[in-house]
Amino acid sequence: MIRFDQVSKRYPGGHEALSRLSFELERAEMVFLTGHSGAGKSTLLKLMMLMERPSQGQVFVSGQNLNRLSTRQIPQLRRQIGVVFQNHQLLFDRSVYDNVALPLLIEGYNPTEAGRRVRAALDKVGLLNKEKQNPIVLSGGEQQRVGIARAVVNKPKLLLADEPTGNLDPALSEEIMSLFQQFNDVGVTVLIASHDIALVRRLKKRVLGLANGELAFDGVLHNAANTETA
Ligand SMILES: Nc1ncnc2c1ncn2[C@@H]1O[C@H](COP(=O)(O)OP(=O)(O)OP(=O)(O)O)[C@@H](O)[C@H]1O
Repeated sequence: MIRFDQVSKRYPGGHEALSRLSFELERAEMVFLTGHSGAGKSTLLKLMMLMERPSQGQVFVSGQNLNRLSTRQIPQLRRQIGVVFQNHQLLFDRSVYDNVALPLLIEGYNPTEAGRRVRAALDKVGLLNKEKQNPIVLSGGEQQRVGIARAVVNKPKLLLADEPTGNLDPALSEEIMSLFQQFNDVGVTVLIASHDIALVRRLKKRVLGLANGELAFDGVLHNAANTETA
């Protein structure tokens, strides 16, 4: 589903954010991306969406070499990818319904089909009864669930999340992770960047650990004394 082949990213100014990074994610895997602040997690996610391009190496998404995609073809790539951010990036002058419908309106869906999909997405995240509300009146956990509904409303094959539980308490973080697990259970490939090592450890999934732009770990974290590589 995803392949990084010797990928390096140097930002203008000379700083190398990623160095010769290679890994593969299988279709329908759920994987965590960890690493210190500045390790390169966001950069890695941005390369998959072509928000940035590699300085060297190749990134493949669904067999497509992203180096071969022109700017004109970027929307077609992004249709396959749902993205969840830490700060939700919700519009606070629109209802919950309108926020979730936004990607479909951009795609040109007719209102009936859009309505059906928006309600299905809100139902999946348990917020069907909040569709008319403004997101500003919702709790942090609910706002994050609106962000997830918006990310999955056009049924992406790949779900990327950048610190999706960064502002949430442990119980809400577990809830959000179990939502990601539900999408993964129906075949969506999920990659989640997270600082929350305790949470990641509990979930016993594959972890890609970045350190200074390099892949320092690829395996399952069990506990501090027993770390098993895949
Ligand atoms: N647009 C940019 N221009 C220049 N340098 C950048 C840019 N974006 C990121 N960097 C640098 O690249 C490195 C990796 O940044 P990145 O945001 O990918 O790390 P991160 O692991 O996501 O960090 P955090 O956990 O703090 O969000 C950092 O040193 C950062 O300062």
